[in-house]
Amino acid sequence: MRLSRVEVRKLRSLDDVVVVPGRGLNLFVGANGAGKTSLLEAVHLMAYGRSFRGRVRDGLVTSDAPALEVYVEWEDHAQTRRRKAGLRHGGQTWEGRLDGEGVAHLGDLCAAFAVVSFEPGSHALVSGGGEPRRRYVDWGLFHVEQDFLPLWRRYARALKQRNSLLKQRGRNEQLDVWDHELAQAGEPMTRLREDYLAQLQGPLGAISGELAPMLGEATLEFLPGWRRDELSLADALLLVRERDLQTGFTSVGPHRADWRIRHSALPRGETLSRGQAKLTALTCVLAQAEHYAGVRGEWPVVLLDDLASELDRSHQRRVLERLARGDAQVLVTGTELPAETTLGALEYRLFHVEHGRIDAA
Ligand SMILES: Nc1ncnc2c1ncn2[C@@H]1O[C@H](COP(=O)(O)OP(=O)(O)OP(=O)(O)O)[C@@H](O)[C@H]1O
Repeated sequence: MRLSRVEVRKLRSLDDVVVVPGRGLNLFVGANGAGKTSLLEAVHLMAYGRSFRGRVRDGLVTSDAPALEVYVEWEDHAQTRRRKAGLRHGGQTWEGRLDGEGVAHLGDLCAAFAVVSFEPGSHALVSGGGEPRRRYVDWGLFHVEQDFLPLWRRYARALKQRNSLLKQRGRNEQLDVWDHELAQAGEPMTRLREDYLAQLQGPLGAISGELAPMLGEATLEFLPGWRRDELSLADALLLVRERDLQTGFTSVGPHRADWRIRHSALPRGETLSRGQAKLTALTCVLAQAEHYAGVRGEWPVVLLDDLASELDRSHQRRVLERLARGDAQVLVTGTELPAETTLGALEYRLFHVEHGRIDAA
């Protein structure tokens, strides 16, 4: 997947910019507050329906403007054609177009255009709560496994129903119906998640060996959200029903699933340093992108925000070289042009970002 044009209007300090990225490495350089991250947020928004810094209504639209607009064109290798998508988003309401047609769900844009992002908040993938880790797995499955989304929707709907019944102290027969539905969707959904993490293990081990050899072997461990080795999901739900009726929410199931990484050189219980957590998070992001490329035959667009503040030069170089070997399109921001020692022989397109303007060098 290669972006050939990005237009952004009224997104934070970006009033009206047009960027024509190169096929490989693209560097966006400018002072603090110049608008570099805002450009990456615009691209991320098209692929996720939100920024990595929050939802559109959390300040993404330029103050006093009614709505932001993002338009992207990209080459889709799988479909051997040029594609285009536009989004106008006012925080509450939005309108989207894909290849000239209106879209009914933001998810339609997200399904068409794939992006992975690494930014200063990404370490939450390793050190934060379970939510970003679930979203990570589900994003991957959403793109590589077509059976996943219907199961996920079915599960989410049943969970909502069960929770509202619990709050109303519904009858057991009604709860039986939703427990059955949760189990019918939740069991296969969990098998897909488990299988996906097993598939990520290969690329993750290879990237971790290159970026963080001092941590030893990296192994992914899946936590399904209930004691799956002992109980079916239906039994687990029945077992906690009384307690759930008291608290008013469903305490076990795939909505509580999680995963973690074990490093062989790190004794159990020892936590990663902040720098190691960032490297591990980046390893996860790159592993997901590589796996996507293996299945779909092309890379997602890779966004790396403020890479130099996140990684030392030698790690930056290893990351950029690995992405160049994969022929990925990469958009990197920074306050300065990376050092010669970082860039080596890599070819790149340079953009200067200043006061919300973006100009090719
Ligand atoms: N809703 C908004 N309306 C107008 N301007 C905004 C809005 N939100 C943020 N800004 C401004 O947009 C600018 C864009 O910041 P952005 O985070 O993109 O900069 P950056 O170049 O990535 O900076 P840094 O290097 O500090 O991360 C900031 O100056 C900020 O004050």
